[in-house]
Amino acid sequence: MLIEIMLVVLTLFLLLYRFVTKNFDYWEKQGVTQIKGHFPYGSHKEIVTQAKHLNQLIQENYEKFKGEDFVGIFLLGKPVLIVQNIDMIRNVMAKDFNHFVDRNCASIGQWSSGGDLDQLWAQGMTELLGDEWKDVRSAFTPIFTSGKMKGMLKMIAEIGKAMKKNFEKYADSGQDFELKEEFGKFSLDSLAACAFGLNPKSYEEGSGIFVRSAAAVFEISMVENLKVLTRFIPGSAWLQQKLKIDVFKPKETKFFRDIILKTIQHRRKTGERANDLIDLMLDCMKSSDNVEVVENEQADDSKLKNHKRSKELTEDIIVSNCLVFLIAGYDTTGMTLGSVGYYLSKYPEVQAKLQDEVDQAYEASGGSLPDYTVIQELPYLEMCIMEALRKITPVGGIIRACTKDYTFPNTNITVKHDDLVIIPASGLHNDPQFYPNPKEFNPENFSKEAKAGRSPYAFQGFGQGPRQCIGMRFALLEAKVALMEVMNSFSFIYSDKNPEVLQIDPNSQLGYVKGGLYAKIQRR
Ligand code: HEM
Repeated sequence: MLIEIMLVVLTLFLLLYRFVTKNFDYWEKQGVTQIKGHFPYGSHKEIVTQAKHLNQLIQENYEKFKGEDFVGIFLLGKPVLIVQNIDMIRNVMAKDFNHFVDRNCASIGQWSSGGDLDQLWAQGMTELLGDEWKDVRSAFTPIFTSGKMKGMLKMIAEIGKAMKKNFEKYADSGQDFELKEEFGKFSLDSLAACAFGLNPKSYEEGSGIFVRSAAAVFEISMVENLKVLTRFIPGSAWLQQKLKIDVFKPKETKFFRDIILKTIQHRRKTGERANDLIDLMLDCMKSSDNVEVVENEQADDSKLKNHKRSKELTEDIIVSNCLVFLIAGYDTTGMTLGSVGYYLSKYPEVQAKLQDEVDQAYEASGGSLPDYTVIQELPYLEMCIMEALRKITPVGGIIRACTKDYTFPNTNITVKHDDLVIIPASGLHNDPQFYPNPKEFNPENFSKEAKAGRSPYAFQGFGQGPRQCIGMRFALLEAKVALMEVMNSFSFIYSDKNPEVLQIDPNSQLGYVKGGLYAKIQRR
């Protein structure tokens, strides 16, 4: 019996070995420089062991292979092409978007392969594939137009007041504080207010389970990382679906799902409206209109053209997307505000220039927070946010899955249906060809002239093309309100608690700085 068991184990091992290693010459065969794959982790053991963050690896590869248009790697056994040439990046993200519609490959790695809770994530916009994604994206895009954002400004401004009070406490005590932690409270409360009419009151002492659950989603242990990565092993996704195994944060997912469902049911029963994202999504669900051309005020490349909705939206889709908005928007915005705070404390001349712009806007509106249009027209404010996103980029590698075989123009390089492509955001953001002196924090990198002088694809803070961040306008509005409120009353002071050299924390999902970023604050 023992021999039979050993034989089965050996056969399974050999099969796994074959599955993982069979493509290890995939890129070489096409004449692409590749980073050698090793069983079982592929090209980068560090991703599996969490010794290095993906953002850092992508930047290191970009610098090491500068001048190469493409670099091939393997994630476990999966061939992944890093596209470094800026024109080819535009092809993938916009021009030939129809070949790269998805962010996940259909055969493996999908959340939908787990239990019911994983399947909720599968219906979120970040994970959806093909026409299903187009249906949901086109239905929900109108939620983020300026008209709707104007309506949300009031809710965000309310949370801004609580944030200011909290900073007064730090101004009185002169204590250092961790910037992302404090701004994360603002980000979470504004999202919770705008998404489902709740106020988790993160600024109050001993804040509750809502705040803890949101934070827990971003604390990924090595075991959890491995569980997610197993989806890249052929056959594993199928097995997890059969056994209904939820691998991604089941406890927290259930917590948020129940809140959203309760809110939907309450709104339906009472007819109450908060004009938050839940209401706007429920409106979209009722509307049977097909969306022909999606209203989108961003660049032409980002438009999802001529898509007709093929399927009705279900309650599950609303729950999934509320969940996704909360998770996609919480840490990203908190982290970005934290980075801006850090750099303002480090570069007092930039802070003084920003304060001048903000002061003038407050003065013109009689001392109170200016209205939506004025906020949107403050150039230096947006330049500071974009530069902070360039320096500390939450999503350092933007992923696309090939949905239709594609040969890059004027090359013999073909990516096949289901191959993955990475756009090296963290590499592009540190390339002196696009950003002179990239190590410096210099908001002038985002002046009108500087932007006009380089390809828009050199900035990937929110991604690009029809699949770029749908919440960008909302995130920018939140960040602008928070910074205006702080800059109008306080100045950030550099804290000695900051590390001398910033390093990406490999355990942080979004590549935040190891040890955190600190500042003190003083009244002006
Ligand atoms: C500073 C804050 C934020 C940053 C840096 C950020 C960044 C990104 C990036 C890089 C992507 C991938 C884009 C691509 O693949 O081309 C993305 C996608 C997405 N983001 Fe954001 N994001 C932020 C805030 C938000 C907010 C506030 C929301 C929701 C209210 C949101 C919702 C989403 C969704 C749903 C997607 C997937 C879009 C799709 O697949 O169609 N994000 N974000």
